[in-house]
Parts: sequence; structure tokens; C-alpha cells
Amino acid sequence: MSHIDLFRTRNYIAGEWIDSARHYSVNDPATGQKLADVACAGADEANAAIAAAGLAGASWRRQLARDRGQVLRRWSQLMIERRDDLAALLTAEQGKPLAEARGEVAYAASFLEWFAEEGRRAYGEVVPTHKAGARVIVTKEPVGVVGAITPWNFPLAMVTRKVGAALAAGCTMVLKPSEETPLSAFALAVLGEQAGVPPGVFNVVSGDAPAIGQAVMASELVRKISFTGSTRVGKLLMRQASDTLKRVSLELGGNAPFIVFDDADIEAAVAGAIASKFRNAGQTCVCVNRFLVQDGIHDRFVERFAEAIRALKVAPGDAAGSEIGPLINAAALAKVERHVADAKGLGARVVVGGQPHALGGTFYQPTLLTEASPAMQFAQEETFGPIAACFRFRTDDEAIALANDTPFGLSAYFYSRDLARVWDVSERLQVGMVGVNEGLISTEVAPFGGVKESGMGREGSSHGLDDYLNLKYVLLGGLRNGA
Ligand SMILES: NC(=O)c1ccc[n+]([C@@H]2O[C@H](COP(=O)([O-])OP(=O)(O)OC[C@H]3O[C@@H](n4cnc5c(N)ncnc54)[C@H](O)[C@@H]3O)[C@@H](O)[C@H]2O)c1
Ligand SMILES: O=C[C@H](O)CS(=O)(=O)O
Repeated sequence: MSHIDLFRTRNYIAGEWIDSARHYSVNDPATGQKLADVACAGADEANAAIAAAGLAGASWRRQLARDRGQVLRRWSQLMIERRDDLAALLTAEQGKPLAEARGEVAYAASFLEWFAEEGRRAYGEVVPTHKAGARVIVTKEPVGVVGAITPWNFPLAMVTRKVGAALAAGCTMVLKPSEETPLSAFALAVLGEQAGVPPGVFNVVSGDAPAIGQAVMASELVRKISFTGSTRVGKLLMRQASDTLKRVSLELGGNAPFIVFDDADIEAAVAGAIASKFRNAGQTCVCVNRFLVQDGIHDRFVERFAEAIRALKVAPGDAAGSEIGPLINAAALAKVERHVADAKGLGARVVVGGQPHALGGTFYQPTLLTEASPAMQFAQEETFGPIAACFRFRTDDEAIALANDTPFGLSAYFYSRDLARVWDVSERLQVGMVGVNEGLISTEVAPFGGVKESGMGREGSSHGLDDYLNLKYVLLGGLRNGA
């Protein structure tokens, strides 16, 4: 089955596909060729979507959690049934290898399945009363209309990580996906409609990001913002949210350290390093940005890591065996080149790669640098590309100080087989998520999120629903004193 029935280029508002006067191009990052002209939504479309979400809210909220869950579970099943078509569309607009795109479809579907059940566990409380003839009751209620804004690097998973929780909680949503990758979000809406999501419960508007953002942020009806993207934009949205005191969840940038201690299993560390650095060509928020390698193991680790990096296959995402696809756009390539040039200028040594790939366009060679230092740009900024930079360290304290020396605090990884060290280092790292002897940590069952300038709130897990619920306390008086 082709993905043609999933291929939509208009905005999805109140269950209708709405065109706009203006259009913008969505391109294939592997070829630069235009994939689609997409209706360019602005403030008018955003306000129409907000009104639709408001109108749909009361009936969706009244549905039984079990019934909302059935719709989410069916949506998840439809995603899996259409996995190949969704993956093909995702690779076409985002560029990641098809194998990774298929993985993202399953990962994205897992959030809908997970929250199909979590929505049935939004338990309240009856608290032992402080007052005779009265009862203390605590309930959880949906926050209402949610504005969601998502990035281009995971065009499906970053959406379902939000819409699954929001709809399970009884909320309705206006989603603005990245204008780089709107097609996957439109395809998701097609399947949502087939799964039974009522008109207005899930709306998708893409186009003029600042105009849509301002309309969403200014609306009194929108009571919650859930944003995934750069720290820069996250701070802007948090400021805008204060005008109407919206609740805010922010999943922002990262600068993950990957610490290799002398006692590490070196083969496991290399495998973890490849997985956590080069997924999506290094374009994930939890990709390693700094490798910290203890002196005693440094040279052996660098040698094995270099061999593994040289073996990575760079190719368009739809090519057989592709492992490293193109970067999303020319600006992303320019940032990677800037970081490599800066590092070389400050003494870094290029062990592997270090140049744009012969394929041209936005393809870049998987790169390994050594002799890195904190003064280099990638030590403070997110590179978001296939660049691995190794720093040396001597002691545990030095490694932890280096790891925490960043405004970000999303994820960190380290390899050690010393239990005392594992507990000590895990507790002292200033991040939201730690991989110990593991390079891939993202799952729907665990709370995903960061601290410091990596954001606030958690997605997935049994905590993810809380971001879409308000607590209400009822003191029920005029009762008999009871037994
Ligand atoms: N923590 C996480 O879970 C997580 C996950 C994925 C990506 N990210 C981060 O996202 C970034 C890469 O994604 P990106 O380039 O799409 O980020 P970005 O911040 O440039 O854009 C993210 C979204 O915000 C929108 N946006 C931009 N300016 C806006 C404005 N003024 N008003 C309203 N919306 C606006 C964009 O259109 C897009 O939909 C990286 O920093 C990465 O670390 C974080
Ligand atoms: O970019 C970071 C996203 O959160 C992707 S994942 O959850 O790590 O797969």
C-alpha cells in the first residue's frame, strides 16, 4: 500500500482539511527536491483551530477514560498497520534512514498505547478529614485546550508523546508541527480520524510559526503549552505564556556527556557511543555532545571508536543499509562545519572525517575529534550533527565537574562496572536522565525530561499524564459524623 492516502498538504481543523492563501515548500533533505506545497497557516487558522478544540472539549472530556483509551489504542494499531507508509513519508521529509524511521513509527505508536491505559489511572483521593461532618476529596481534571509545538527531528514521536497524554487526560489539542516536517503530522491526523478521534479534538496547523505561536500564546482558551524544541524558543514561549498564566511543559536542548571510566567494558562502551551519538545523524536532543574518557582507557577507546565510526554507511535515508542520512538543512550543516573549524582552531585533532561528505548537499562525514577542551563551541552549544569529540580526564571528580559544566541538563551516559562509582556518579550528574552502561535510554515507560536549561515537566511514564491534569480539592460538608 502506498502512502498516498496519508499524503496531505492542508491544515487539519475541526475534522476538515483547510487550504490557505499562501503555501510553502517542504523539501527532501537528501536531494533538496520539493516534496510538497503546503498550506501556510497563520493566526486566522490558529484561532479557528483553537475555537474547534474549545468546542470539542466538553464532549471529549465527558467520555469515559476507557473509551478515550480505546480510540488511542486503535490509533496506535493503525500506525503499526501503516508503519512502512508512515516511515517512507517520514524519511522523505526528515531524511533519517528508513530503518530508524520504522523505529520511530513504533516508538511513536507506543505512546498512544501507553496513555490509552494511563488515562484510566488518573486516580483521585479521599483524604482523612480534618473536620467532623465533612469529607476531603481530591480529583484530577483535564487542563482543557492544549497548544503543542514540536520539532522536526522526530516528526511523529514528539507529537504522540504529547497528544497521547493530552487526549487520555480528556484534553483537546492544537498542534503546530515544524514547518520542516509537517507531512508526518498530517498523516497522523488521517489515522487519528480513522481511529475515531472526533472533529476538533486534534487539530494540526503548520506554516507561519511566530504568527501561529503568538495566536496560541495569546488565547485565554489555551490553558497549557507543551513545547519540544530549542532552549531559545522554549524561553520565548515561557515568557509569552506568562501573559495568560498558561501551564508550560518544555522539552528543550541538551549537551550530553558520555563518560568512559577505566573500568568500562570497552566494546559495550563503543557500541553505546555509536548508538547515542550517531542516531538520526546526531540530530537528537539526547545525542552525546562530549565524550569524557579517562586517561587509562583513552587510547584504546579512541582506536575502537574510530574503527566503528569509519564503518558507518552514509547514504540517503531510503538507500539500502543507510546508517547516516543528511542533515535537515543548510543551516544545520553550517553549524556542524563551524563547530569543527572552531575545535580544530583550538587544538582538536581530527581522527576520522571532519569534512562535508562526497555525496554533497547536507551530508557530513561521521567525525571523531580528540584533544577537545571546554573552550570549544560544542562544549557549550548543542552541535546536532555527526561529530564525536573526546576530552581526557584523570579523576571521577574531574569527570563530574566537566560533565556538569553546561547550562543544559537533559541526559548523560557513563560506562563503569564499579557499583559504588555507578551510584555516586548517577547522583552527582545534573541531568534528568542517566544511561549507565546503556547508550539508548528513550522509552515510553520512563519519565523523559531535563533540568536546568533543558526544560521542565516529564513526558511518557506514569508521570506524563500529570502535565495535562489539574488537581481539584472538594471539602464536602453537611454530612453526618459517621461511625
Ligand atoms: N528535549 C526533547 O525532548 C527534545 C526533543 C527533540 C528536539 N529537541 C530540541 O529541539 C531542537 C531542534 O528542533 P528545532 O530546530 O525544530 O527547534 P526550534 O526550537 O527551532 O523549533 C521547534 C518548534 O518551534 C517552532 N517555533 C520556532 N520559533 C517559534 C516561535 N517564535 N513561536 C512559536 N513556535 C516557534 C518551530 O516552528 C518548531 O515547530 C534542538 O535544540 C533539540 O535539542 C528537544
Ligand atoms: O530528540 C530527542 C527526542 O526526545 C527523541 S528520543 O525521545 O530520544 O528518541
